[in-house]
Amino acid sequence: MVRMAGVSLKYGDMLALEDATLDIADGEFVAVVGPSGCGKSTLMKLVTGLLPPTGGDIEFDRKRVTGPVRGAGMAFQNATLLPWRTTTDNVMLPLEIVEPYKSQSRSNRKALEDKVQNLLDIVGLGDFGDRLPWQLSGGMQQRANLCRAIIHEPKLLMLDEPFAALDAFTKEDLWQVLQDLWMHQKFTGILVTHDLREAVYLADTVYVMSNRPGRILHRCHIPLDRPRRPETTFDPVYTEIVNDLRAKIAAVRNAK
Ligand SMILES: Nc1ncnc2c1ncn2[C@@H]1O[C@H](COP(=O)(O)OP(=O)(O)OP(=O)(O)O)[C@@H](O)[C@H]1O
Repeated sequence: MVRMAGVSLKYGDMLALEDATLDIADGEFVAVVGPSGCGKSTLMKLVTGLLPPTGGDIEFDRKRVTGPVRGAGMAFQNATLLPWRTTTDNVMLPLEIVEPYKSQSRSNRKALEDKVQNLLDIVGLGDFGDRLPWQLSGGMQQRANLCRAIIHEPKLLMLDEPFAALDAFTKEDLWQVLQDLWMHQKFTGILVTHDLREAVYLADTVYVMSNRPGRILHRCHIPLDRPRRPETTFDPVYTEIVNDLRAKIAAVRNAK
């Protein structure tokens, strides 16, 4: 679904990303971890075509990326829900903009509302569709934000530290929510995170990046069964992988 071959990116004279090569299969969920400023967000912008690479090639869904790609959903640290719209209407937004839903949004509003309600039910917001964002907790806002990012069934979901602002308990609830959504829709996922426990819990594959200029140093397959559950975090395989990644990142941070 995503292929990067020898991709580099310079901001002016500064090399931010160097020779990044990766292959992400359809329906695979990957996490990208690395020290601050190593180019994780830059990598996301390259995959979605928001930035052109300085060198190398990028393909999404077997087509060369030459500009902003269609078919990608995005979620960031701040939920950025529109404050004047209810939960249902916030989640509905992409359906009013993206085809083929856009043309149905007037004539077949009821079917689209049912689609939104179905997703809200999955994330536990079934009874909160008529609330405004300020009436929701931070965790509930991020649930709605995830629904909005995937309601139009994008092939690719890009997540840039979506849970970084949440407390530890809420965050782990949201891991579950995200996994449920992924198992329901089977989109390809790319998650940028600083949280190694989160990366190992959610991903099929974790990529470790170097200090700037960012290079991909390690590719780590996560052999834990799905669905993963809170007790997975006590599985010795899980803790061993988290500790191994922690050691790798420490080595990267100490390297010149
Ligand atoms: N538009 C830009 N112009 C110039 N330099 C930039 C720009 N965007 C990012 N950079 C620099 O490129 C490097 C990589 O930035 P990027 O945001 O991709 O890193 P990151 O790994 O996502 O960082 P963090 O983990 O702190 O969020 C950083 O040194 C950053 O300062």
